[in-house]
Amino acid sequence: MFTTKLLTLALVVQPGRVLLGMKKRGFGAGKWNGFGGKLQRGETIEQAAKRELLEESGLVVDSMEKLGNIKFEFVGETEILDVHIFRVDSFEGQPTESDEMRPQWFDLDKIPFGQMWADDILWFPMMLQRKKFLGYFKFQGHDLIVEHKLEEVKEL
Ligand SMILES: Nc1nc(NC2CC2)cc(N2CCOCC2)n1
Repeated sequence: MFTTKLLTLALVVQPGRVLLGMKKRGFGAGKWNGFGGKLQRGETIEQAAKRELLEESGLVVDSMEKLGNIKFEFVGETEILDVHIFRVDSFEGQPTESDEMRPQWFDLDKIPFGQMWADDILWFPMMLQRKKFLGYFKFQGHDLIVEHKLEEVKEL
């Protein structure tokens, strides 16, 4: 019996660079990632993605597109993480450190994949090319991918 946890992930992209945050505590602490987290009661996935970006980076979304959905399973655990991935191309504000995240811009040829979740290097290129994608990853612990599927789709 599996349960599913809905999560959001927003990547802020400008020409030649992407904004990542160093996660300071909790799940994924010590890794660079986009900005996101859980839905609150009564929130749509899009509303949650915008709220989490604002809370974690200080940025207000002007335009955002849904590009990906990846389900993550961990060997021996019964909770599936259902992560909805958005690309933000326009925003207001300046990236600001929060309790959760320390934001930093990275040139697209210097993305620190070695300090990110192991799946990122596989789907980031699709996100950067604005391709829509569906994925499934099975992790053993937090570092080893034992199985995965990743496909481009026309519609999410
Ligand atoms: N980039 C990325 N890769 C993930 N891989 C799975 C943990 C193995 C999860 C994740 N997030 C989950 C937590 O909420 C933010 C996004 N974000």
